[in-house]
Amino acid sequence: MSNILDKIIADKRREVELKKSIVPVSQLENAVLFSRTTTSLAGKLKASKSGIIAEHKRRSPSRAVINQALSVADVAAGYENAGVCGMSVLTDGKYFGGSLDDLLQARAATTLPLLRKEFIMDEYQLLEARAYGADVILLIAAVLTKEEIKFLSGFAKSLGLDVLLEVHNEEELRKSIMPGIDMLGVNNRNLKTFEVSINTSKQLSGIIPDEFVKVSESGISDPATIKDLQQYGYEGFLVGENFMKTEDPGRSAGAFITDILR
Ligand SMILES: O=P(O)(O)OC[C@@H](O)[C@@H](O)c1c[nH]c2ccccc12
Repeated sequence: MSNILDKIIADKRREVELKKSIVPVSQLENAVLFSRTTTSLAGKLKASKSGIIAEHKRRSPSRAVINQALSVADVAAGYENAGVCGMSVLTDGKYFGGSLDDLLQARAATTLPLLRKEFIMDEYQLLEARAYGADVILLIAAVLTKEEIKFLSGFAKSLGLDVLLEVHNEEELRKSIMPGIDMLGVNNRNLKTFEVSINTSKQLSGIIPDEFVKVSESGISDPATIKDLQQYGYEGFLVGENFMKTEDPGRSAGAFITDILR
């Protein structure tokens, strides 16, 4: 067990098994939100000139306190007001201080497409995502086999969910190129070392086929970086800490977007 990602995944497997024994699939499928009409984040990104996906994140393994003071509902309303394309909600509790209840509260406060930001390895988590109001799910190539990516993305599509597949190197990218993936996210933060480099997005951009919406994730704190990455074909930008570390994330996102569009 050498790195944080391995640790998170090991914990997550136990967590999912426990939840399966407590909340049956039928209960998820009967949730009011389970059959709501979802909104495509990929579609929103393609139609936008700024492409911001703004994240709700209280803390992370690389930063013990980002923001513990705000209500998810207020953050969601603020992001919507700012003109972002979608919102990402961390639902992992142990490492990020999030929950499925956060997703539910965000759902109640906004019509934005919502990304369930989670370490997904089991179809049960996709049913949860649907039941708690998500429109999009994240799959992390570093922790999944090609077969798992194929199965989980297919299952997500059958539920009407968009799929954002996250990679951070060429090997992960090559194994992840398949139909059923809507967006390819390049994580600038190496989840094993926490090092951030925008160059990761630039380097991988050339080998992402055109049919996927390109998303750059993590470590983005300057509107100039967005304009730079747009030259490399990126249409989506996942921004967390830069907004969440401020008192009013919605206002920060609004000013950021105004700057991009200037
Ligand atoms: O706060 P940042 O550096 O703007 O990053 C946001 C987002 O990209 C990051 O939280 C993230 C990207 N991929 C993940 C996978 C799991 C948990 C978190 C993440």
